[in-house]
Amino acid sequence: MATGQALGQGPAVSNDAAAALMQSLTDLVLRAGAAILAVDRSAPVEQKPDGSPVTIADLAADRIIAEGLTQLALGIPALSEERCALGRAASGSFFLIDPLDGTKDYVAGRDEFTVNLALVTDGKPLLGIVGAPALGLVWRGLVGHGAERLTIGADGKVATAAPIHTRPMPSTGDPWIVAISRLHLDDRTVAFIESRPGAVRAPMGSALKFCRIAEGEADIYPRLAPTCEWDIAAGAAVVIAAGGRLTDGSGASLRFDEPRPNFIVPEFIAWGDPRAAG
Ligand SMILES: Nc1ncnc2c1ncn2[C@@H]1O[C@H](COP(=O)(O)O)[C@@H](OP(=O)(O)O)[C@H]1O
Ligand SMILES: [Mg+2]
Repeated sequence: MATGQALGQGPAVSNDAAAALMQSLTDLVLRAGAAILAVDRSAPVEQKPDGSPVTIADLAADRIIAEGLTQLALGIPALSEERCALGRAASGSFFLIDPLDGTKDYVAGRDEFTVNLALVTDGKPLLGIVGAPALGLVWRGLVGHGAERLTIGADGKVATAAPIHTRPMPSTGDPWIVAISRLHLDDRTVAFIESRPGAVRAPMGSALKFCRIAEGEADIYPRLAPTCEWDIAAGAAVVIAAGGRLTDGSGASLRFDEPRPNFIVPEFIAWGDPRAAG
């Protein structure tokens, strides 16, 4: 079966029901992150059919989240990068998971990799959790309820939690901080950046780019090149919950219920200040 298919219907999870799930889902992201850190990074790297790398850390994190969701017995379908042949729900709610985003950065020995867990309801990101285990940080948000940044202690538990918000777009002439991919920067995105006078590039791996926007450390993350839905849904939810927006290249809100071959999103822009998106 081709991937990218919509299968069945998930229950529509409400905002309040999602809020009640936040801590259990955060615990899963923390456990998946701990499993990634426990793996020997020098273990062999396999290539998937699309040429992207997969390691035993990706698979260990994926298993923890899959088993954890099964134990929570929520009856909500889940689509993960590592099990994407299963398709996603056509309507209602579903989880969208990247157990290890930034695998190439991880393999290269950098700390800029994340565990991404999103809950999408009726095509819109509702809840997102992005864990950066090597940095000891988690960002999480629930649209309509706000977003926060957690620090994780040496015991693996949440040490501090602070609310976060995107920042207003820079005044004319002031620099824009532009989050960009460290390893996948493309010509169209470069042209977009260069069309904005005063743009300062901030390269980083994985969904961290969304998190820096959500906490007001960056202004925009343009990606006019393909990524997959699981790379962006959790980060998008955090950005939107923190006051920002996620659009396609023409300014329309990006949805997660459109038929997309192999779940590929051709382009998107994450904006800290929705007024900047026009
Ligand atoms: N041509 C392409 N098509 C689909 N996804 C792509 C892609 N090039 C890069 N990606 C995605 O971009 C992610 C890395 O983004 P970044 O460079 O910003 O860290 C990868 O996530 P994984 O590491 O989970 O495979 C991969 O899924
Ligand atoms: Mg990814």
